[in-house]
Amino acid sequence: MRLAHDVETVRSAERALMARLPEGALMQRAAAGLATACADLLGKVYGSRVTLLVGSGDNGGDALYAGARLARRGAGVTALLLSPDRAHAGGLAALRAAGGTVLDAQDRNATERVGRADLVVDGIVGIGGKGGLRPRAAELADAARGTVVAVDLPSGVDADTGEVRGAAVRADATVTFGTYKPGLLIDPAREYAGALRLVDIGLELAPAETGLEALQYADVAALLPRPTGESDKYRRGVVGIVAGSARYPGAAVLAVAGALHGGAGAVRYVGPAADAVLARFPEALVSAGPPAKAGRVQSWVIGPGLGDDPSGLHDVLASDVPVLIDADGLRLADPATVRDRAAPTVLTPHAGEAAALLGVTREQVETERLASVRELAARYDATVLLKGSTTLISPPDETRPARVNPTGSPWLATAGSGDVLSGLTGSLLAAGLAPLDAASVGAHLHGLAARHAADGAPISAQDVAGALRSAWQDVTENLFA
Ligand SMILES: NC(=O)C1=CN([C@@H]2O[C@H](COP(=O)(O)OP(=O)(O)OC[C@H]3O[C@@H](n4cnc5c(N)ncnc54)[C@H](OP(=O)(O)O)[C@@H]3O)[C@@H](O)[C@H]2O)[C@@H](O)CC1
Ligand SMILES: Nc1ncnc2c1ncn2[C@@H]1O[C@H](COP(=O)(O)OP(=O)(O)O)[C@@H](O)[C@H]1O
Ligand SMILES: [K+]
Repeated sequence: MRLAHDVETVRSAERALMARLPEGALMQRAAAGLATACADLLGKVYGSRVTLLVGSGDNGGDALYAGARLARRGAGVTALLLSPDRAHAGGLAALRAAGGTVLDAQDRNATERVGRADLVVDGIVGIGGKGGLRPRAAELADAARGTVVAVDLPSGVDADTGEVRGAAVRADATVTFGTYKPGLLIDPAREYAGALRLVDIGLELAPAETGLEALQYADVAALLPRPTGESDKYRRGVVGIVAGSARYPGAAVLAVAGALHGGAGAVRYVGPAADAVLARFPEALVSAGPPAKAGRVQSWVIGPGLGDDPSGLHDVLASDVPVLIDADGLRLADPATVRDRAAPTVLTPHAGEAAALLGVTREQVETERLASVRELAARYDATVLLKGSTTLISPPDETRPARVNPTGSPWLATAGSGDVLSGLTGSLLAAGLAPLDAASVGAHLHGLAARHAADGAPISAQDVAGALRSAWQDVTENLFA
């Protein structure tokens, strides 16, 4: 599991560790890891040009000490000080002793030093940052033409939420210390961070304290349902799909396609698109409805392509099995009825749907993704999966960590791919996964399937469904990687 911790937790772990170590030891560990990453990015250190953007805090200190290490290996290093009176004194002395140059960031040569650097190191602010970059820092960051490496975080992004409220550094890579910060994994900040590298500086952080987690291959592989000798199709779980309409029969087909690859033993389709579903998937069990008469299921998925027909919703929400609500179902479902359910509910809105449910604008959801998913989970007392470039999943209990899915691909932004995800996740629920696990495993496989299918070229939602098998194989094959 990849863990991200919020700033308060990082600060207290830092205090505990610092109390046991000689002064400055932690910063030396950070700077050593940073210098190694910079050297890897440069390829050849000797003769390279490195410019450090140095703010007033310890983030600038890390940059200065790393700069000193690179200067000792033959790089030409210039530090540009944004707050010359408050720059880290020990770091400055080390850089000067190693032969580096120090300039005031207001110096008329400063912009040019950034522009011709092979590597620009962003040590403007780290976890002590508030709001966007100030004007001079923003100007200098904009002038970078070489590789940009951010120290701990791209300066200007919010470490805890991933919000970007003003100008921020756009990094090719971020070298972060001790643990990931939530903002490195959540959009929009995630887009600013580039490739991530974690440097172990010895911080001790318990998983329970975490604010955010991301499943990795081994976690997903361990959660995937696996049939045994005792399995039969009913024991593996039956997922019921209430989707599609005369106008949108395709949504039903795509949701069933996803469900057939999620590990349930059978897929029951209820609704007006039975002919279309059977034509494509003769293995589906179909009925015209209502859901209560369709036979026993272990989970329901309701919503894709439903249009304005709320008729199935009552039966589904009254059932005692997990229910996943997507698309039109989100608009039609009454929040109080969802909250009062005894069995778990999973909601899977995209940003526009989440905005409508919260009564805010789509832009607000997109800027405050973590707060939005948390708020919806609390309002509906449900597990909520907020779709987007990085999908977020919040359990109903806000004291438990949220999850983020890193496997997505922009090729997934294609009509109907969300229907595949709801069928898939519903199937994982029927197979017995807990709601948070079903949603995060579903998002992981779905994103991976898109990557397998796309391979650099456009894909359709059917292609995503078709690649779910290879995504599943990929995850299980990598179990011991
Ligand atoms: N935690 C750990 O274990 C370790 C942490 N380490 C490192 O320390 C870093 C944290 O250092 P830190 O606490 O000194 O804060 P930091 O981020 O440098 O900012 C400081 C000052 O910046 C200013 N400022 C604020 N916003 C701003 C803005 N938008 N634009 C411009 N300036 C802005 C503000 O001062 P102001 O100018 O407002 O008075 C604030 O006081 C951490 O990220 C990591 O790199 C490692 O060395 C070792 C282990
Ligand atoms: N830029 C992006 N990068 C990665 N994944 C994306 C991006 N945009 C959308 N997605 C994913 O594509 C899917 C689209 O679902 P949705 O919006 O419900 O579409 P539809 O309703 O047409 O099926 C979701 O899984 C979402 O997370
Ligand atoms: K930084």
